[in-house]
Amino acid sequence: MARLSVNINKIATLRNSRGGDNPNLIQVAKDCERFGAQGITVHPRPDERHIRYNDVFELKQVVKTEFNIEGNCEEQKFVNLVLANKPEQVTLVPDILGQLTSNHGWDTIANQHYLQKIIKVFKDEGIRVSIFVDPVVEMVKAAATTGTDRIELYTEAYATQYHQNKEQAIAPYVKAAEVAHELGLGINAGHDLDLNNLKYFAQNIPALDEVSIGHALITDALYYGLENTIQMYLRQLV
Ligand SMILES: CC(=O)[C@@H](O)[C@H](O)COP(=O)(O)O
Ligand SMILES: NCC(=O)COP(=O)(O)O
Repeated sequence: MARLSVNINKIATLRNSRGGDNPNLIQVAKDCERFGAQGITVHPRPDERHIRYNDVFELKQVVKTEFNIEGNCEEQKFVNLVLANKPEQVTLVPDILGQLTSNHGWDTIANQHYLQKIIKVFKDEGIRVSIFVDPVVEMVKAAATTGTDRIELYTEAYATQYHQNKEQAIAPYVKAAEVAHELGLGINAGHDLDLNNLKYFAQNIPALDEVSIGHALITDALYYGLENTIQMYLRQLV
C-alpha cells in the first residue's frame, strides 16, 4: 500500500499571509502525523514564500515519520539545508527561479552527469534520493543510471486529463512505472493528486511507494477538517 506524505507548504502560505505564527506549522505537522500521515513533505523555495529555511530545522526536531524535503538542488542553499538536516528523503526538482509551482520533471539524459554527482552528495550522507520526472520511458530509463533510489512521477498531466479520459490519462504512468519497477527504482508520485483521482492512480500503479499531497488535501481540510481529510486520503490508498 502506498504511503501518504502530507505536503504542508500551504499551511506556511496561510501563516505568512499575516506575518505571525497562526497557524503554527510545527503543530500542524505533529497533528498530521497524529491523524495518520505517514510522512511530512515541504518544498522550500528561494523566496521563502511559504516554507522558510528555518522551518526545516524546526520540523526536523519534531517529525517522527518520514521527512521529505523537495527542492531545487541547483541552489547551493538548498543543498546545505538538506545536508544540515538529513531528512529520510530528498526529492530533487528542476525548478527555475520564480516559478509559480513545479511544472516539469528532469531531463535525465541531458542532466545525467550532473544528477549522478549531486545524488551522490546526498546518498553519501545516508539520505534517500528521489528525482522528479515526467512519465516518459526514456527519462525513467536514464533516471536509473543516475544512482537515484526513487523517482517521483509528476502527476499534473494525469490530474488534468483524468476527467476527460482516465484510461488515457493513466496510460503513460503505467508504462513509466513498469519500467521503473523493472529497473529497481522506487516510485513516488505527486502534484495535483486529489480525492477524485487518487484511488484510480494507486490502483493502476501497484508498485507505488508514496504519494505527497498538499494543495488539494489542505483545501479539502477547510471543509472536512484535517483529521477527517487525512483519513479520507488514506482510504483512497487501501
Ligand atoms: C514537486 C511538486 O510537485 C510539489 O512540491 C509542488 O511543487 C508544490 O510546491 P508549491 O506548494 O510551491 O506549489
Ligand atoms: N510532490 C508533490 C507535492 O508535494 C504536493 O503537490 P500538490 O499536492 O501540492 O500539487
